[in-house]
Amino acid sequence: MKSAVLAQLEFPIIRAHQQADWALANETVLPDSSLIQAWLLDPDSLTAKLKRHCDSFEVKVLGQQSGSIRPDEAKWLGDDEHATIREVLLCCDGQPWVFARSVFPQSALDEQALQLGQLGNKPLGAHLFAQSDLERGAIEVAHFSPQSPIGQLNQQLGYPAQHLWGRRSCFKAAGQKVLVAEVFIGDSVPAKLMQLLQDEEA
Ligand SMILES: C=C(O[C@@H]1C=C(C(=O)O)C=C[C@H]1O)C(=O)O
Repeated sequence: MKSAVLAQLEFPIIRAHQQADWALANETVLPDSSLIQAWLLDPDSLTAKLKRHCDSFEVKVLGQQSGSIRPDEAKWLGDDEHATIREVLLCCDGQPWVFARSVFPQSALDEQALQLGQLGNKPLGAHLFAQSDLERGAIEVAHFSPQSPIGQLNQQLGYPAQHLWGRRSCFKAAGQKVLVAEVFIGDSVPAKLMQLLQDEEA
């Protein structure tokens, strides 16, 4: 991905006033594609899966700073209007595959066991899944149109306009909460997911 494209992206991609239709996976209509359903509901680390799939895995940090979060995010974190917002692109062999937005309160940022202030371009998942007391909460899913901020990001990255699906869950570890949302992006999401599946089965 060209650095000029990255420089044009405005952090945060998701603004506090922009709603998304997050709903618990077991209480809403899921996409027809069994491939997309499988990744949406997979409780394992997405970083670990992507790392197995490609020769070079990279986290491109779009930004990590304190800011206002959305009410539907605050409800997971104890209604703290302000939190740290981290938005990244997960890239496989130079191509962005996932847009991720994580939000966590000051107490999580201060928690020494999690080292969230020292993440830099190291994957958040590596820190979370290393916690022996890690719990992953119920998975929510949401649908993003080509006109949505994430749909527009997908096109800014040079991919065609398409509808995208994302998942979100609240991780608990070291007595703290981290809400992580991930959206698969790219030219053809099902094709990418099929590649991941075939690599996993290889
Ligand atoms: C939670 C995970 O961490 C991944 C890495 C992220 C980051 O570095 O900001 C964000 C979301 C995840 O895709 C995971 O690997 O499952």
